[in-house]
Amino acid sequence: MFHIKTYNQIAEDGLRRFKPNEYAVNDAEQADAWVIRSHDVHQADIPPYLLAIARAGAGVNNIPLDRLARQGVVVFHTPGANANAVKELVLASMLLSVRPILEGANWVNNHTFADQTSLEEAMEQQKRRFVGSELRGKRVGIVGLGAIGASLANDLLHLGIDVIGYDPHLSVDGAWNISQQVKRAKQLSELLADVDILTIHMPLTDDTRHMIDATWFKQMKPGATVLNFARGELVNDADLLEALDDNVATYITDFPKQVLLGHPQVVAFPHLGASTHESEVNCAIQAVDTLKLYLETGSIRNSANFPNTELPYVGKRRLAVLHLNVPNMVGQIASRLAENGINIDNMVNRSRNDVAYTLIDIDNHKHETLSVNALYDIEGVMRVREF
Ligand SMILES: NC(=O)c1ccc[n+]([C@@H]2O[C@H](COP(=O)([O-])OP(=O)(O)OC[C@H]3O[C@@H](n4cnc5c(N)ncnc54)[C@H](O)[C@@H]3O)[C@@H](O)[C@H]2O)c1
Ligand SMILES: O=C(O)CC[C@@H](O)C(=O)O
Repeated sequence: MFHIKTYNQIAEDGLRRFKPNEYAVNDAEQADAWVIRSHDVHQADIPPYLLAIARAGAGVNNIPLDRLARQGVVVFHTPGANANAVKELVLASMLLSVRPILEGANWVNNHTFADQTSLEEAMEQQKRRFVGSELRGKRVGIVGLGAIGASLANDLLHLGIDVIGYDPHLSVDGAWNISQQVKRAKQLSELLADVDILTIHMPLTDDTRHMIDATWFKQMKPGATVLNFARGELVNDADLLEALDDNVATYITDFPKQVLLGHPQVVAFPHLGASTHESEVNCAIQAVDTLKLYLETGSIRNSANFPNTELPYVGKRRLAVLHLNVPNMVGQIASRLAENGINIDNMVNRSRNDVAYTLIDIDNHKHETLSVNALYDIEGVMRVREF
């Protein structure tokens, strides 16, 4: 029986995949794994028995990935599972940025009219205040062409928008997902100077924190709009406030900040990007499925801090070793097993930055000689699990 603890609202369609005879959800203090959304793990105590954390979402800046890796805690996330929801809210926000739709709706809803005739007369008289422009023909710059950025880029083309993208870390697989009509900026400056709307879709890391600052804003066109549905901490707020007094007309964000609230040129949503029924279900299902795969078979899929490592589970006795990425680890593990009379049937080893993972299937008939302690004696082994 595995014990699971959840933080934040996790969709039931996902949690239902934990079979009650195999998993107990939120019923014990000592959980083997957590399923979370935006819960801040940086401040949390990590108990030694915690095996994994599954983040039902894309961004993992709320989780200390490296520290957990060195403690042998595997972190999973759900790449792409909420991309469509975010893209649709970004599209809606782009429309809001060019047409004063909300202002018009507020005006008509917040007035009282004597009768239908006076309502219609007032409308005809006032509607000129709410004339906007069209997205078609505008130029949009997208920084970060991953799951959200790529899908957005392709859809914007269909709306007749000129799209230019910047992503210095774009993978080959990622590039295949993007229409050739999307122009590629080799330097950020090529994009900033030219766009009517800039939209940000890169992760928050130590390298990108506060990256969007005066050096960016100063290069932008007068009247430009900036959309941030990625993370609030990507932006230098003081520089943004100055830019809003200068050339940036509007800032639309999913990450409200106290210093920006109420600013007439700022529209803030309460982190609603992934808040659609479909996206919440997709994320919960993907998070639960990858967590179950790991807990039940040791295979790692969609991890944010360990290498993805899969070995089909054929029911043989299996060892899973989480260890540091240092020379001769596989050699030492193999020797210890041989010393204990254990024959390796199948094995896979993958590394990622400072850590590595070795999955070993062993011959069933030798399993009684297995001693996990023999592997824990190897320096650099963080955790050993047996299946
Ligand atoms: N508002 C929300 O509810 C919501 C929902 C999902 C994701 N997000 C945020 O959006 C981010 C992107 O999500 P995604 O699903 O597209 O992730 P993704 O990992 O698929 O894409 C991120 C892209 O950013 C690129 N990138 C990294 N550093 C960059 C840099 N310095 N400059 C330009 N590009 C860079 C990467 O190469 C990658 O292609 C997430 O990290 C998360 O913070 C927000
Ligand atoms: O869980 C959410 O509502 C938001 C998730 C989102 O920020 C993400 O990075 O995937």
